[in-house]
Amino acid sequence: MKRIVIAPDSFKESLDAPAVAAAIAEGIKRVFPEVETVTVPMADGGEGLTTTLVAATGGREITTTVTGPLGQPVRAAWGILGDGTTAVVEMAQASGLPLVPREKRNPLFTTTYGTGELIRQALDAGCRRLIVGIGGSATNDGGAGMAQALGAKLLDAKGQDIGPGAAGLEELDRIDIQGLDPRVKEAEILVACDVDNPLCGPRGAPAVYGPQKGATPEMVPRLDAALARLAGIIERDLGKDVRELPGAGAAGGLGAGLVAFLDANLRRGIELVIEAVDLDGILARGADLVITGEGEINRQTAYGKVPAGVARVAGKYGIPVVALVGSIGEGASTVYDHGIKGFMSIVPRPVPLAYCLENAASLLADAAERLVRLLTVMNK
Ligand SMILES: Nc1ncnc2c1ncn2[C@@H]1O[C@H](COP(=O)(O)OP(=O)(O)OP(=O)(O)O)[C@@H](O)[C@H]1O
Ligand SMILES: O=C(O)[C@H](O)CO
Repeated sequence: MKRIVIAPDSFKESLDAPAVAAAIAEGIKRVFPEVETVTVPMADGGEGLTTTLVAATGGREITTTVTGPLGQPVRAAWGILGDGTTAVVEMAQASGLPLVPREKRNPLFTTTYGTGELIRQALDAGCRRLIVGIGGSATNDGGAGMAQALGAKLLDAKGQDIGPGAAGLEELDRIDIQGLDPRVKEAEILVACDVDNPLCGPRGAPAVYGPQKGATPEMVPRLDAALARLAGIIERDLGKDVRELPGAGAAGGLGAGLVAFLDANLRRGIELVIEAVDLDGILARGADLVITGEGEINRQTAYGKVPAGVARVAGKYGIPVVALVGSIGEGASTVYDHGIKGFMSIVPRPVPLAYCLENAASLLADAAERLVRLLTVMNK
C-alpha cells in the first residue's frame, strides 16, 4: 500500500470530521509509517459543513453574534473558502437544535432569523457566491425568519410583521419582497441539504423532523398547515411552487424559503461537498484504498450520506472503499450494494456509549490499525 485517502463524515456528538480523519491516519501510520495518507474531511449539509469546507480549502472562519432560535444572542461561525470569494454559512450555527435546551424546544416559536443575519454578513464581506448548509435545525418556519432578516416583509392581515416561528406563519397574509437586500440578486446561492424531503405531507419537514425538535403529536398537523399556508402565499405572491422540491423540507422548510426568497439552488449536501473538496481530483491521482466513516452506519447511509457519496466517486476510479463507524445500525448491510466493500465498528468491547463518545479518537486510531493490518495479510 502506498496511498490511502481518508474521507469520513463527523461522528455526531463525539468528533468533527477533521478529527476523525486525523485519528484514522494516526492508526495507519503506526503500522505503515511510509504510506501516504491523504485526509479529506467530509460533510453533508448539517453541522460541520463550515469547518469541513474551510479546512479542505484552506479558508478561514469568522465568529460573530446573531439571533438564536429563541431570539437570544448566540455566537456563530461562518467561513470564507480558500478561493477568498465563496462564503459558507451553516444554518445549524445560528438556528441549530443544540442551541435550544431540551425543555425549551418548541418549533412553533423557533426562528431562522439568525441564519439570515449570517447570510447578510457574508454579503457585507463582499461574497457573491454562497454555500448555505441546511440541516440539524431547531426550526419549522419555512425560512420566514431568514427572509425577514434580509428585508422581506411577511405581513399579517393588519399589515404588521408576523411573529417568529410556525406560529407567526399562521398569521401570514401576504409577502412583499421589494425591500429585500438587493445584493441577494447578485449572488449565486447553493444550498447543501442534508435530506431530500418535500415541504409538507407524510414525508414533509414537520412529520419527519418535527418530533426531534420538540413537536408533540398534536403539534405536527399544525406545523404542517403553517408551512402549507406559507407555500400557498409564496405561490400567489412570488409565483413559485416550492412544495415538492427535493430538500424543500430540509431544516424545517428553510430549503423552500431559500428557493422562494433568495432564488437559491437546492443540492444534495454530499454532492456539493464532493465538488467543493475536489474528491474526484484527489482520487483521480490514484489510491490503494479509501477509508470513509460516520457515527452510525445504517439504512440511511445508502441514501446520500457521506460514505455512499464517497463510494460512488471511488467506484469511478476502481478504488475499494471501507468504512470505520461508531455504531452499526439497522439495515447497515444495504451499503454493500452501494460500493462499500466492508465496515468495522470502533467499539472494542461492551462499553457504554458515553465511553465511546469520549474516547472516539483513540478508539478510531486503534480500529484503523486493526483494519489495515487485516487488509494486508493476504498480500504478504
Ligand atoms: N464514538 C462513537 N462510538 C459509538 N457510536 C457512536 C460514536 N459516535 C457516534 N456514534 C453513534 O452515531 C450516532 C450519530 O450518527 P451520525 O454521526 O452518523 O449522525 P446522523 O444523526 O446519522 O446524522 P448525519 O449522518 O446526517 O450527520 C450517535 O447517536 C451514536 O449512536
Ligand atoms: O434540520 C432538520 O430538520 C433535519 O436535519 C433535516 O433537515
